Amino acid sequence: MPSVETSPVSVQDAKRLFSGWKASPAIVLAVSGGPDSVALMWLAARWRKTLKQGPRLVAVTVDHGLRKEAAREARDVKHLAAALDIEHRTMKWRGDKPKTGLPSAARDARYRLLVRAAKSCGASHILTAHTQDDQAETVIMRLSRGSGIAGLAAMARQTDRGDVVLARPFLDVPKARLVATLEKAGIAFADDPTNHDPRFTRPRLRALMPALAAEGADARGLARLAARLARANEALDVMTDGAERYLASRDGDGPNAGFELVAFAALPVEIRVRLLMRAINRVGHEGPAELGKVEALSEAINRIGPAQKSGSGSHRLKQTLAGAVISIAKGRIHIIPAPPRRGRVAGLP
Ligand SMILES: Nc1ncnc2c1ncn2[C@@H]1O[C@H](COP(=O)(O)OP(=O)(O)OP(=O)(O)O)[C@@H](O)[C@H]1O
Repeated sequence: MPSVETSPVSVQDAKRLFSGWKASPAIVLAVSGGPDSVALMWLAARWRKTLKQGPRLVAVTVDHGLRKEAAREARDVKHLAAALDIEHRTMKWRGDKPKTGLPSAARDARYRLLVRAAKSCGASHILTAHTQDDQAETVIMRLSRGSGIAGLAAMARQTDRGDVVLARPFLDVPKARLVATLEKAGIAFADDPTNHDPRFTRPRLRALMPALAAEGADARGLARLAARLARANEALDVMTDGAERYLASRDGDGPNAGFELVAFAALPVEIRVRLLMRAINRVGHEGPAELGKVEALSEAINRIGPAQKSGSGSHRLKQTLAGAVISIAKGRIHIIPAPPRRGRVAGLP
């Protein structure tokens, strides 16, 4: 039977978790008012007090303007921040809200506002309180969407956001430990009802987690899988860099859109798919290409390869994907920007 660690986070644990930010000028703590991020603020404040010199801590709460309790929750965070002796800012998401895709639009707006707050106070990093449980849910969510290795690697420990780095120090910490930390300290926290709202995918998948854990697929194991896949993904990316350089060196005359077909076809399938994905995303203007579509394209190219070598069959291929045109001619795969679609030109209906 899997067991979840439930001990509060100790001073020593916190010292280790935050050690990377000792020399930062300032860090932003993203605090929604829920248990995980209130624990982040409390633990960071306690850690900061143990240092003679250390970063300025600025807690930031984003009010998405979607729930009437949000303003009060932001005020509660402000009061707690004041009691802990750290600065606090509330950032509001203004303007029209979309009817569909609201969670992802709210997330985009939240990160935009957090980055703005970080820049305005000279912070090098934004810390969020994503936990091991969040990481496990992300793995299951990506699995259900048919993601590849990069997607199943789930959330990165650090992500560059322009001049600011988004960091997730609690990815190995079970949520139960953060809740235990607050209970021990006697700190109150908010419960966001959208976290349990079955209209959204994440809460529906969250409800499945106890059953998966009972079968042995607990948060710890799923988060470990994500870490292993992140490692594999990093290695594959480095190999793709090498393959890109190798193909460019065969072209000789500097950067060239596309690849020599025979050299490309000799590479492992995973690397071919990644090369195509990169090239399409570089020139395409319709957002990142879908993995399944790039895999299908890779297979179509693969079928043409042997036909071209033997001189038999038709080796014509021309298709548009994510705003890029991919074609094969004279032994090369060409990948160029697609002309704008009719009706999508700026100013046209
Ligand atoms: N409104 C917000 N303002 C500031 N930071 C936020 C906000 N919402 C989320 N975050 C940050 O992103 C992390 C993950 O967000 P998510 O929505 O998964 O968490 P949550 O349900 O709000 O959990 P909690 O508040 O307990 O951390 C939070 O831990 C927090 O660091």
